Amino acid sequence: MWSHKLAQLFSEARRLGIKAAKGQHYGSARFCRSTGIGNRYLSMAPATQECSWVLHKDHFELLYSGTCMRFDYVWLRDHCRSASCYNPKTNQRSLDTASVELDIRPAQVRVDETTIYLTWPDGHMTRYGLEWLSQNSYEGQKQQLVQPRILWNANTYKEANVPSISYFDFLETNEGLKDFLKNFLLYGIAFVDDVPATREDTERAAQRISHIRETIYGKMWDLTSDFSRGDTAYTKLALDRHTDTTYFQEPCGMQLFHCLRHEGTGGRTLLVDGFHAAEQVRQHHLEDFDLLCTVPLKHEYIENVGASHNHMVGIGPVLNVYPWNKELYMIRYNNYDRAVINTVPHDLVHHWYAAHRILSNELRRPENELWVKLKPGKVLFVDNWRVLHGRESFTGFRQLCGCYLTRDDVLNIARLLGLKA
Ligand SMILES: C[N+](C)(C)CCCC[C@H](N)C(=O)O
Ligand SMILES: O=C(O)CCC(=O)C(=O)O
Ligand SMILES: [Fe+2]
Repeated sequence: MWSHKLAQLFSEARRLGIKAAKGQHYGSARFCRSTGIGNRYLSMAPATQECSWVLHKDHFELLYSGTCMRFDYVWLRDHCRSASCYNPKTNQRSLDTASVELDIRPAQVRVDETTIYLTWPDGHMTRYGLEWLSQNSYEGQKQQLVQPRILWNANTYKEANVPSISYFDFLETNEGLKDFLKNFLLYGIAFVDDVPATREDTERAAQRISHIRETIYGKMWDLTSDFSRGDTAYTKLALDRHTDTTYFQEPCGMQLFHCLRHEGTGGRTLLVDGFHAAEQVRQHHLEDFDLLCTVPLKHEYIENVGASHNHMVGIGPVLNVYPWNKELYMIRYNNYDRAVINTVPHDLVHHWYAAHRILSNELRRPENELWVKLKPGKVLFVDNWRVLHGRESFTGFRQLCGCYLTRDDVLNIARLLGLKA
């Protein structure tokens, strides 16, 4: 579509006898007034690294590296990186955006090989690297993933032979931590081996990543089948696949599981890639996918056991996608903790149940189920925004410990180590 439009503009320009004018000064206002359109390409060379631009009435159009990008004029003023507008020491804006005229337009535009120079009506000059602009344009971002991932089922995960990291490498080397985080970000699960089977060492493993998220379960939690807390997790019953803390406005981003002891049978852990299932729904049932992205749900945790009194409510759809590129970033799926649906009319509710069924069927495909028996020494890290966990019923004494981390804090260290997150 773009190339068609571009071809039209080129031929229109040729007809009007407009010549390539890279680097030439044009008063945009004068240019627009004289033509009455303000819609002329000022450089006509079609080579990809060439850059051409148009001052439209309400936006700036830039063709660079084969991509057509459109920028709002207030945006162009707002993102000025000059010393008076932006503090590079703190990476913070000093410009008062609310003081920018909403109908601002540059008085002058100049482009050289690498940079675009905009002079505003008050004389202030803004320069942008063309690379920076194309990196930060909406059009550029739309084509990019925020976080590249490898979606899996039981076989593809096993075939990938993702290595566990040893406790030593994980604690003592940055490469170890980085490799671990790389796998965690790609697959949504990762393992650390040779961790002493203590609560303290599990805590130390968590803190190697970031600080622990303290919740109603404390910092480190302990799990035995003593029903010390009002939740099915604290029994010997099987737990179907789910994500945790769906009843928080922001569900926890990472969860650690360390099985410190189990003398008995059963109790295997189930892991399912929620995004793999959701992508299947997107591919084959787009309307259902969209419904799961938009219908708001409540999850809740009501507890009155012993000294624990809690009533948590979290609101949000099952599937969460970024609005600009539709990339999935969070699944909230817990049929135990889903609260009364009372904010959705009956006909929509019925559609939602059908969509939920389609997703549940995908999540339940046996080939999507990765079963592992957690052993003392092996700590499992789960991306609770992506991978569902569950467990088989069990007999005997079984003791787990673990904790939650906030997703922001996990991504923070990943970025600091140079990973795309
Ligand atoms: C993990 N830990 C044992 C502390 C809590 C279990 C909470 C279980 C709750 N139904 C949920 O899914 O969030
Ligand atoms: O017992 C288990 O293996 C997991 C229980 C559970 O789902 C949880 O603690 O979040
Ligand atoms: Fe859970």
